[in-house]
Amino acid sequence: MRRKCSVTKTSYWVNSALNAKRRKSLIGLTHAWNGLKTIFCTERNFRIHIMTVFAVMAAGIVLQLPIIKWAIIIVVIGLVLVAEMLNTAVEKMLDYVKPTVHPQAKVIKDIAAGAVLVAAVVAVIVGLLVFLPEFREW
Ligand SMILES: Nc1ncnc2c1ncn2[C@@H]1O[C@H](COP(=O)(O)OP(=O)(O)OP(=O)(O)O)[C@@H](O)[C@H]1O
Repeated sequence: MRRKCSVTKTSYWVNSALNAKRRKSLIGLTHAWNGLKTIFCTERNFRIHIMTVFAVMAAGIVLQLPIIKWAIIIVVIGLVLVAEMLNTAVEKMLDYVKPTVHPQAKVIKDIAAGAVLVAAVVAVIVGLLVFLPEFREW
């Protein structure tokens, strides 16, 4: 039986390619969401970061931060969360490829942990610069 089709062959292929792309990006989003759930459920440090994010957001709402300060705070929060996620990914990868103790594994893990420390120190400094003047005016 011949299907009645109003679209031309070209637009059919264009549409199916677009649908495949959409499906792929949706699946990619599912993987990313699974990654977020995994790190939240398994990494205590990440949960502490998330709790800190809520505390900072609450303070920002109470102090009615101006939009520019919100933008700065959001960028810094993103920096810390991304650093923590990459550090965890490095740790998990090393535990997978090199489960035994190795000096090079130590160096790699220590550097990744150092990246989180740098991001956290930057976040604290920026937090102080953003919030201290607000507290004084409060
Ligand atoms: N395979 C290894 N070989 C040598 N040293 C290691 C190895 N695995 C971990 N270490 C050392 O132990 C430290 C902690 O590593 P671990 O994988 O336990 O991370 P963690 O306790 O989850 O740390 P974080 O608080 O950064 O998430 C590393 O920074 C490193 O100094």
